Amino acid sequence: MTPAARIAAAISLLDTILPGEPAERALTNWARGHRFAGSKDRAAIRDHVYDALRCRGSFAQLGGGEDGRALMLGLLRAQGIDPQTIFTGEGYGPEPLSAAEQAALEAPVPEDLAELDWPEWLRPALRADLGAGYGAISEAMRARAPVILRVNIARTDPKKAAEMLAAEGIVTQPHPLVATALEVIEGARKVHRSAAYMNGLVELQDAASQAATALVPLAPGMRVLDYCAGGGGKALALAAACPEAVIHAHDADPARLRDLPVRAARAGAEIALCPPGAPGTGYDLVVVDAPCSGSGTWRRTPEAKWRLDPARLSELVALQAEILEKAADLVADGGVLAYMNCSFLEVETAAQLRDLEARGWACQTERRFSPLEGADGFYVALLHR
Ligand SMILES: C[S@@+](CC[C@H](N)C(=O)[O-])C[C@H]1O[C@@H](n2cnc3c(N)ncnc32)[C@H](O)[C@@H]1O
Repeated sequence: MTPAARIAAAISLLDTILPGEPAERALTNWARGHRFAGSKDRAAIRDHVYDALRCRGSFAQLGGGEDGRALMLGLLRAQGIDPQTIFTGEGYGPEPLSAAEQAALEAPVPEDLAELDWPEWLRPALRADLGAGYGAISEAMRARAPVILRVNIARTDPKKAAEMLAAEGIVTQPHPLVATALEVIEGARKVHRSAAYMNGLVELQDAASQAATALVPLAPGMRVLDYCAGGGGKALALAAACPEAVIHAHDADPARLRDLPVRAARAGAEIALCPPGAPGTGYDLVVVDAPCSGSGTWRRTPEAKWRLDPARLSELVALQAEILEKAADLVADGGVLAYMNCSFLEVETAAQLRDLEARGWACQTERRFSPLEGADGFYVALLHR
């Protein structure tokens, strides 16, 4: 496909995604209906679609509208490509520019482009909560997220894992944030079929999640509960860091735990699953990786950024408080409660500690991660009583 035909495909996809069709489903259906498109075409179209969702606000401004065509005009303008060279109507490319589109492309470029890529209602909170980092983090959140692997240090070490990956054409480099993390520089699409992945020597996990988990105190024999375990990312990282700890995984939604036994078997980890609502008690460590806005991971899930609204955020904040209240009671005397999530927002992170502090918990370690460190936005606090 020509570059213009790829842009035309992205336009038609965006025109189904923007009114509500999930991007992944739209892309899969598109690939099924366009068998002639090769893997490079599909990857390029996918990148256009995700770039447009990530930068929807600024591309709309640059392209003079909200639909797929305007967003692609905005993308080309942001990339310094003359839209006239793509919007020719030839070779399956998009139709030539209208006079109104031409005029929109001549409008001056606004100064605050990065800010436009946050939902408008959230900008004041993000400005306040990110403080001095607001501008740089806003800018960083417009780019694609890196692909990061966690080396399963119970089974191998980062150097050997990197060599094994390299032998299969997957080039990595150590991540500065945490020793277990490798950033994939080349060959990311091969990871799932690589021997290192299939044999449980590496897992996909962002560096901030790894670094946050690395802060959690662990020792052989400790009883540990991952209270909101979901797919098990944190439980698996804990098991890798200390295979002699006794790790339990719980989730209110048992369907979310479905993949965990397979992932644990692949990693050679032992993780006991608790029935929903029956997590047990008396743990030395309870990890609460709470459901949240996901604002720190919106580079990876840009649709979620535009779907969140104030009502949903309030629901999440209430749910986090309820979960923390329950989880705190599961910690044994002298134990640790680790609260974490992938939000930038104070209301979902540090502000959630106030009720616990009123109940005698003290925060001894608190750390925020951001894309300025090559990671997702993430928060962790360790509390003792
Ligand atoms: C951020 S996700 C967890 C991700 C997971 N820890 C990982 O690293 O892959 C939050 C999880 O909390 C679960 N959850 C939601 N409400 C809950 C509740 N009241 N009690 C326990 N878990 C809950 C959700 O089902 C979801 O799987």
